Formats: sequence, C-alpha cells, structure tokens
Amino acid sequence: MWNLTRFASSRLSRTRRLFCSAIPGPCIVHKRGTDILHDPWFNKDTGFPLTERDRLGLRGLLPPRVISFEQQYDRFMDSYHSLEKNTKGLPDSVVALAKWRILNRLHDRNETLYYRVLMDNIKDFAPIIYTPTVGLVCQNYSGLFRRPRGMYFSAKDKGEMMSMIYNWPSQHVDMIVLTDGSRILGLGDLGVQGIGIPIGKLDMYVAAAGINPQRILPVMLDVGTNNQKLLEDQLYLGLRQPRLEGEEYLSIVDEFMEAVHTRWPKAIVQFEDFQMKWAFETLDRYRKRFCMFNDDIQGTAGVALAGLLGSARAQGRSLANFPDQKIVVVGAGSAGLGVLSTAVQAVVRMTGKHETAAQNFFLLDKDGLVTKERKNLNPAAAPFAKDPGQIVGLREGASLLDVVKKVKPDVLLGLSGVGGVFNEEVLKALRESDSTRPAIFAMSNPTMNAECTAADAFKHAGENIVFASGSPFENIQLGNGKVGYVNQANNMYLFPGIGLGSLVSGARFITDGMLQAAAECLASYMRDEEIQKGILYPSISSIRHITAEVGASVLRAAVGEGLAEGHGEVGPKELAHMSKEETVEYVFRNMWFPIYSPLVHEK
Ligand SMILES: NC(=O)C1=CN([C@@H]2O[C@H](COP(=O)(O)OP(=O)(O)OC[C@H]3O[C@@H](n4cnc5c(N)ncnc54)[C@H](O)[C@@H]3O)[C@@H](O)[C@H]2O)C=CC1
Ligand SMILES: CC(=O)C(=O)O
Ligand SMILES: [Mg+2]
Repeated sequence: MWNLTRFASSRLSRTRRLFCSAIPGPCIVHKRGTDILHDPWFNKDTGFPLTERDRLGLRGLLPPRVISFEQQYDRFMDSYHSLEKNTKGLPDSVVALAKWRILNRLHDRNETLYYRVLMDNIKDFAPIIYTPTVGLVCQNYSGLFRRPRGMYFSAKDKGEMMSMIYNWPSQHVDMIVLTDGSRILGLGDLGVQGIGIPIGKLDMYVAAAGINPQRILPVMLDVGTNNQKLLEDQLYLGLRQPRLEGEEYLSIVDEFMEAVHTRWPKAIVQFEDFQMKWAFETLDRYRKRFCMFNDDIQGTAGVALAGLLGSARAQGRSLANFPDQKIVVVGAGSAGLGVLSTAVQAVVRMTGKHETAAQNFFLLDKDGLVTKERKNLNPAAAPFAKDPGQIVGLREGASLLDVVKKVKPDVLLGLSGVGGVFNEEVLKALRESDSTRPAIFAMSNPTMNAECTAADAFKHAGENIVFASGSPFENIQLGNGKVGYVNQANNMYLFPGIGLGSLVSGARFITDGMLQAAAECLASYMRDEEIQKGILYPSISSIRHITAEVGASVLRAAVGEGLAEGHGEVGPKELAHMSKEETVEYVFRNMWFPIYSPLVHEK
C-alpha cells in the first residue's frame, strides 16, 4: 500500500538541471521611471542594464555603474553576515528581529533578489521569515509596521469586499493565505497582527513551490480581537472591538470568499491559524464550494502521519505494524484532532476495520485524558474519547504523567501550544515505553511553546529516541560522535505541494484523496538508512524538490478523481496522459525561479 521506492540519489542535481534550463521570458510592465524603482516586483536596483534604463526612462535615476545580480546577492549576504557578527551576544529576540528587518527591507525593495537569497539559504532564513521569528514579528507587528503587505478586510468593510478585491494590483492571483488572527501559532489571539503568518506562509510558497510572487496574496480578515492587551494598546492597528461571533462572523468570511472567487475563480485559499471552532466550521462550509484547505487541520495531519509512519520504520518495524503503535496525542484542537482523524483513516485503510481503528490512540487536552465521561465532550473529539471501562487504571481527566506511565506509548505527540508540558517526569516516564525506540513530537510553535526542547528530550527520555519539533532545534551531540537528530515536523513540508499540485492540475476542490497522496509521498521520501538514524523528514534545503514530488502526487490524485481541469495551455487530457516522471517535470516547469527578466514597457 505504501510505496517506498526511492527516487534516484541524484535528485538534487536533477533539480538544479531543471532550474538552470530556465531562460527568463520578457516581463511586461506598465510603468516607467521611478515608479519601477519603487515597485519591488520589477525593481532591479543597480542591476538594470543600460539598454533597459533607456527603454524604461531610468537613465540618470541610478548611479551609472551596472552591478550584476551575483554581485548584488553577495553584497546582501555580506551585510547579513556583518549584522550577525555585530549582534553577537545580544538577546536572541533582538538578533532575530534585526535579521527579520534586514530581510524585510530587501523584500520591500527587490523581490527577485529577496526570493533568491531566501531560496538559496532557506535553512538559515526559514527560522526568520517563518517559525519561530514570525511569531515574534506578529507579537510586535503594530510597532514594527512600516509598509502594508497583502490585503486587510475588516468587519467595517461589510458590503464593500466585492469592489475592494479589485484594489489589488495584480490581474492574476493563484494562492491566497487567509487568517483571522484568532490563534496565531501557540500565541493565541493576535488580531490584525496575525498578518505576519500569511506573509510567512506565502514566502514559503514562493521559496518551496515556486509560486510567482506577483500571484500571491496574504489576507487578514479583521473581525476584532478578544486580546485585552491589544484592545488597550494605543498603537494597535486593528479594529478595537471584540471579535464578531456566530452568523455575523460567518457573513464576513462568506463575503470575502465570494469576492475572491468572483475576481479569481481559480485561486486557491489556504485557511491558516483560525481558532478551532471556526477552523472546522469554515472547512466544512467551503471545501465543496471552493478550492481551499485548512493547513492546521489538513497540512499538519499529513506531515504528522508521515512522521508517525517514519517512527514505526525507525523501530525496524514494517508499516503493517503501524496500527499497533500506541500514540498519545496531547492537544485536542484543530491540529491534534486533524492528526488523529488522518491516523485513524490510515489504520482503516491498512486493517479494513473501523470499530477498533482508534483503540491505540489516546487523546488529552487541558483537562487531561479525554474519555466518554467528559462533560460537554466536543463532538469532533468524541471518536477518540476512551471508554473508561476499557483502560485499566486510567480515569477521565487522568494526567499526562499517569497516561504515559500506564500506556507506555510508542509515540508522544504534542499539539497543545503549551511550552514544557512534556516535563522531566513525563520524559523520564517514557523510558519505560514498550517501544524499542520511542518517538517524541513536540510540534507546537514557536520554540517557546514547544512541549519540550530537543536537549531535554534526549537527556531525560534517553538517547535512543526519535525526536521532532514544529520549530527548529539544532541536532544534539550525544558524545562519542553520536548525534541525536532533530526533525522539523512542520506542515511546511506539505502545504506548498498541496497548493502547487492543486494549482497546476486546475483542481476544482481539494479532496481527502489528494491530501492522502501528499502524505504518502512525504512518507515514502526518506531512505531506510536515513530513517534508521532517526531522520524522518528531508532536509529543508531540498524543500523545492520534495514540494515538486508532493505537488505531482496531488496532481495525479486530482486527475484520478476526475477533478483536474488543466492549467494554462495544458488541458485535462494531457494531464491524464502524463507519466509519473512527466508530471514531476511538468510541476517543475511551472515553478517560478528568481532571475531578472528583461522588462518590456507597454502603455
Ligand atoms: N508543527 C506544525 O506543523 C503545527 C503546529 N501547530 C501548533 O499546534 C498548537 C495547537 O494548535 P491548534 O490545535 O490549532 O490549537 P487549539 O487552540 O485549537 O488547541 C489546543 C489544544 O491544546 C489543549 N491544551 C491546552 N493546554 C494543555 C495542557 N496543559 N495539556 C494538554 N492539552 C492542553 C487544549 O485543550 C486544546 O485542545 C499551536 O502551538 C500551533 O503552533 C499547529 C499546526 C501545525
Ligand atoms: C506551523 C503552523 O501552521 C502553526 O504552528 O500553526
Ligand atoms: Mg498554522
């Protein structure tokens, strides 16, 4: 069922070959002179060749010397390294924000250069533009604000959204990431300041999936905030009113979705960091009407499932043993429930049995073990609630420590948003696990919200564990040359491929089958040698490659389900006739690559 055939070991060199063959086509621009210099989509700074300066009315507006793209790149990296040197010893948050600022300034000025440095240095820069620093940026957004990015629709815009959507300057939009700021990472309700998350996610879309940055749109739906501190902050940039609820709330989201669909019927909308009740409700409401998905529920689930299958392999077990794995999930929110639903579906596919599929899964929330005795049991958590009669020695609301001691799980997976909840006692209790190689997934973001650090996990739970976290940690040196590998179990390994595959297939909807294909692709990506070392996910440095593979799997699933309507000049029949290899090449061909294109002025 799970195809574990590996791709050729030359996967990176093949990726490079495909990129290098990209010859930049001309880019039509409707502006001239300083308007171009002030537009980060087209600006090349000192990189404009003289002939182009003449054509575009730029002569005299720039110093005479033309600097090559490579020289500009090196100059930026030199400045970045100087900043690193000059900020040594300062508090982590100060250094992180300084790094974010220098990248953000480049982003505001010259997107081609920005995305090239981001792509080439993704391992170093992802922690700045994405988790963990993006969390700090959101927390401080109103103070850091200099220029707007993306669009802001507020409760005050009701009735206006259909016309507002035409204020966006791009004719074409492929990918939208939308938040209402109600649950930003594990930081809670940050209101309008949550816009940093769609911006960071879309940066990953450009870097990993090669979505053209002129075709992305980060969106904040500001329906108020219940964060008292923000409401009292004179500098807060969002609506200073409590969040809309019920039908009032839904009518705002409905209006936005209709407006988007009217202007860009093919745009894909990724819902991000919505509080649980709206995450599930909006997914249910829109998934059969629009091409959309919820990253926290669906993207996270696929990445977690790939990791869970990987940890079964890391114990030397065959995947057929996956249903026997005892998995404790801490956090019954949108992410935790998404993971459990997907894991149960995988068990059902493997065993064909529905009734017993959840028997080895244990769910805890802030009130402890979730059982059928739970008062006001959330219906979405009900399928995972234990029957107290069946779990000897464990009662409703049992503590995490008691659950770990009794269950002796193979996997402890955290999506609680609570930093340090896998404390020393809990980690030590995991030493008694029935597994030969217990796995710990501390998936909450940003770093301070991780359920435990990598160092504590290896120290207290033992050197033999497999470890993954949502935000990055360094590998742990265990002594005697042994390394405790740290994986980043983050939905960034899937959402770019889900979006890209849906886009280039022209899928009408994003189905469970397409999401399953994405997860299976990621699960089968790693070689046994890597898995044996405890490496469950590819290096982030190869994220474009894995994203192309995931995108191609999603595309093939869309074709298989008869949902692919084609993209650009490639119709559904051509997609259906492509071999597996051809779909990957097709996906690569559709990726944007940051390179200066000749600009041609058109009135
Ligand atoms: N690594 C990744 O790719 C992803 C990570 N996340 C992270 O997961 C976390 C949760 O996200 P959501 O599920 O959307 O949030 P949520 O707010 O919907 O759910 C949080 C859950 O944790 C439970 N909880 C709170 N305190 C707890 C405690 N002390 N012990 C046990 N459970 C506790 C709550 O009862 C609730 O069920 C966030 O920190 C987020 O950053 C979310 C999506 C993807
Ligand atoms: C990674 C992500 O989507 C989150 O922490 O919410
Ligand atoms: Mg999220």
